[in-house]
Amino acid sequence: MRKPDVKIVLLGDMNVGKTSLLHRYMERRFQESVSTVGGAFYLKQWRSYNISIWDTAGREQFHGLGSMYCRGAAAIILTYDVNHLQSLTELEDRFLFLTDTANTDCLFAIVGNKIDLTDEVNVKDGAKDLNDPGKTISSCDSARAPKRVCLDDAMALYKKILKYRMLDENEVPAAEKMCFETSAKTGYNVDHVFETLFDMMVPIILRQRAEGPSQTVDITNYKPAKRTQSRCCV
Ligand SMILES: Nc1nc2c(ncn2[C@@H]2O[C@H](COP(=O)(O)OP(=O)(O)OP(=O)(O)O)[C@@H](O)[C@H]2O)c(=O)[nH]1
Ligand SMILES: [Mg+2]
Repeated sequence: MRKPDVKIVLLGDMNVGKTSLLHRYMERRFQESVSTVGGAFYLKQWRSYNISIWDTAGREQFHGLGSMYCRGAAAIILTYDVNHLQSLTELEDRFLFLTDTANTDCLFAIVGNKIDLTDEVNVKDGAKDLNDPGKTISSCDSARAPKRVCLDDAMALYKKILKYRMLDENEVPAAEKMCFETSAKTGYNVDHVFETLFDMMVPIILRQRAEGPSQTVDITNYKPAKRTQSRCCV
């Protein structure tokens, strides 16, 4: 087995659905998951590339491991629950600094999961406000959807990330391309998130291959050298 060409890491608060998203993508199904302990990794063969995808634990007690998992990451998926604004704010407050160990050209995607739980009966984008028929309700400004996190908030976070990482907005993918809403339950948009990132990582992989083998030791092909007889120094 070849070693992974690049690494993607999922970060975010507990219960936002990181494991479920990864499961949906890799296993093509949704199943009840248990809260992750430490972290887990999957290997995805995509075209001729090997991509490792790391699932991390959102629970506070495992927080310290986050920066270790992000080391050398080519892309990070910051995940929140669209029904809990706090899970988006946590990304900035608690998770962003963990990405300091990622590659300098690391790509960032922001994913709002559990979109299937938003109340589409009461609140529909584009519906008319009954109190003011001239006004169109958006799911973000309606008082009837107090918890629904607006995609604009995710895009604002994306811009803060670029500032934090001192990246030029003109040299990285635009916020509109990197902020997604998904449902691990229905599968909505899940493939699109992963495959958009994979596509964007191809130039990184090709550049790395052109630069030659990395300094990382590939233990899958490691054969211990024959031991030479040690001499006593007396
Ligand atoms: N309705 C709905 N439920 C979801 C979705 N994604 C995850 N869940 C549920 O949310 C709960 C938490 O999902 P996990 O995937 O374990 O969350 P996590 O982010 O991996 O949590 P930690 O491992 O603790 O960090 C589980 O009960 C899932 O079944 C979704 O898209 N829609
Ligand atoms: Mg998990």
